[in-house]
Amino acid sequence: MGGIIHAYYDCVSPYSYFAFVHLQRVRDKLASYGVTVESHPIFLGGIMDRSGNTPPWKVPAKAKLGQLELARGIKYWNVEPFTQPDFFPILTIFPQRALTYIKHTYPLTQFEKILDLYWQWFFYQHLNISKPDVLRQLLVSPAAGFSVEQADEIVTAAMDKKWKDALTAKTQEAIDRGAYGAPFFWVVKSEGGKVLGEEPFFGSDRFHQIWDFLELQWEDFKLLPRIEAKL
Ligand SMILES: N[C@@H](CCC(=O)N[C@@H](CS)C(=O)NCC(=O)O)C(=O)O
Repeated sequence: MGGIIHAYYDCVSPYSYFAFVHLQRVRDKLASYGVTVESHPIFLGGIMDRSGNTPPWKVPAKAKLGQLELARGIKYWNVEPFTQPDFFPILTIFPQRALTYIKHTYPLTQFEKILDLYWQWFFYQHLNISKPDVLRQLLVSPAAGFSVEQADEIVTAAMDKKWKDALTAKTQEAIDRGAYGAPFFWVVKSEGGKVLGEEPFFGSDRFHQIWDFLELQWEDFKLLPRIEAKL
């Protein structure tokens, strides 16, 4: 049994980061089962609009419980000191278009490094990567490793209709597959190159169900034996 996990992410989404981190951590294990992971940049604002959903931070009850769930998520995924900046949320259409261009132009490892850096800059350093000058700084930072010329080319491409349309098409693909938020996954189960089934999943809290669907052995948490009181 094998398969592919298509992971749809937007850098404004903390839960997308949790999912990304987890899939990076278990990637080798997944590969040993013949399961690969492909990340796709999408525009969450477009998903919200076109699926008829409302951003959770605009629904008072979701915004309230959301703060608690976010804090729990940060602890559970062990990603401290991840925090939401005061200027959250940002309009991510520009960085997500740039990412779309990077994915199609540079090696996938470079694309994933930049995706990770988006979250590092936004949620750890509280830098507004929706601003082209900040994005340019990110691209030429030593961790990203692009030259000034490459950063210019990426920022120019992010304003180009071709990459705008490519991001729109990828966002629409996610909607057509059932997305109403992020992270969203389209999981394909296969054996010997034959597709046995495909299903959508929503959220960084659905991995146990993805593993079940892929018929993988999983161990998410263990209930430990009761600690007897020492007399
Ligand atoms: N329970 C999910 C929540 C994910 C979530 O709230 N995602 C936000 C974006 S960061 C979203 O798209 N929400 C849409 C919705 O909840 O309807 C998880 O743990 O990952």
